[in-house]
Amino acid sequence: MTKSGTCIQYLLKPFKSKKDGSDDLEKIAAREQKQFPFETLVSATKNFHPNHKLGEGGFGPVFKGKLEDGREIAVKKLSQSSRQGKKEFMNEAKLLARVQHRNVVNLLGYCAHGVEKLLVYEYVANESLDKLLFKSGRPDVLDWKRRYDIILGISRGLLYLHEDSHSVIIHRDIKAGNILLDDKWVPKIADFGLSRLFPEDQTHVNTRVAGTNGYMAPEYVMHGHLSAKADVFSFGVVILELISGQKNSTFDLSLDSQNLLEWAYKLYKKGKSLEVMDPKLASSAVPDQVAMCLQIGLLCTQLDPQVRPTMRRVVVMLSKKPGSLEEPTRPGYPGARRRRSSRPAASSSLTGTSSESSSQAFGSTTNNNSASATASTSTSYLRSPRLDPHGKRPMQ
Ligand SMILES: Nc1ncnc2c1ncn2[C@@H]1O[C@H](COP(=O)(O)OP(=O)(O)OP(=O)(O)O)[C@@H](O)[C@H]1O
Repeated sequence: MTKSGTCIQYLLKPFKSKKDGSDDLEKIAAREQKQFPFETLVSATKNFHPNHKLGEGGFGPVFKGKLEDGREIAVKKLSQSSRQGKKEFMNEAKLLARVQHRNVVNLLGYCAHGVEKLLVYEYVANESLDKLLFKSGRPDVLDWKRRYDIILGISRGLLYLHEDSHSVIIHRDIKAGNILLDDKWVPKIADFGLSRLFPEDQTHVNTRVAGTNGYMAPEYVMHGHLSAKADVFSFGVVILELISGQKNSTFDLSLDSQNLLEWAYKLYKKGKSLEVMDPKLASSAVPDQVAMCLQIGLLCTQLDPQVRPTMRRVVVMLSKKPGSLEEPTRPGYPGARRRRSSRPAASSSLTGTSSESSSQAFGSTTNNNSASATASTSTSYLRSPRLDPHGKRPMQ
């Protein structure tokens, strides 16, 4: 229903059903504030019945539900390890519920009931991108046009989070698993802002940071330096995964490179960009577009955050016809070394990295040594101030 339609219904409804209208006015106020009564969610999910469980992520189980008005919802029951108070939770959730974009999973509302804290999202019908790309028995579903539209959609959603919503929102966990696809294959970014709901829960945050191996920007892994450019890096990894059909964290080492980024960069430098392409795309690919997206993916995953494009620039690059783009410098990956000549002077003040420390610290986060990755990431994450390029308070 349109916003104006909803408003008219709100205005008319109290006078229809109640003598003094007080009950309905309370309900209206609650809906405006996006608070859901617990009983509504109990009945929508048939008392959180196991048959309604969609899955369980790092923040708790997710249930499918149906509201009385017919809307399908996904209810995330937040893990009770969060020690955030009820009032803070409500304030944060209220802010997050104002984030509305076609390419972001809409948070319809929230509910705090005793120790339970729940988030109510729009239900997104198709699977998450990682299931379709890496696990599905339906490989043909994602032809090139769909993959290109997914890249474009995610870039618009991220631009909105970074620049156009009411606060700067750094997602911090962009990965194929956090991209949901609706019934028309429109991509929607899930799980934005969740770490704000777990501010004191250090163990939980650490687990999640370690869990996103393969997508994290090197300056974030090593020093906890979080900026919008860390999201740009993760987005670049998703682009390369969409083009190649390969998952960065389980990269096929027989390809003579230690990860997807290095492999793609090497082929790009040899002028063989199209060899990166997923063979399943052979019949649907538009070669110039594939090459352009590969170059954008490499620009986004550059080691130096300063030279990575902003999401605004990415959206502009993607919306243009394939043409000349900047030359990407080396990507940031375990063991990557920055050449002094390719590094603008300003970058060192932002990241504080040197090529040696980069190589060492990031190298410890490969899959076979995730324990040390957890330790180094978690302490730096907790220590580091989170800077905001726009002077607004970042939401993660
Ligand atoms: N709005 C939604 N609509 C439909 N399905 C959803 C929605 N939100 C989550 N899901 C599904 O619920 C399951 C759990 O999701 P959740 O985001 O909590 O964890 P995850 O993505 O599996 O893991 P992680 O917490 O590490 O990101 C996933 O299968 C996801 O696809």
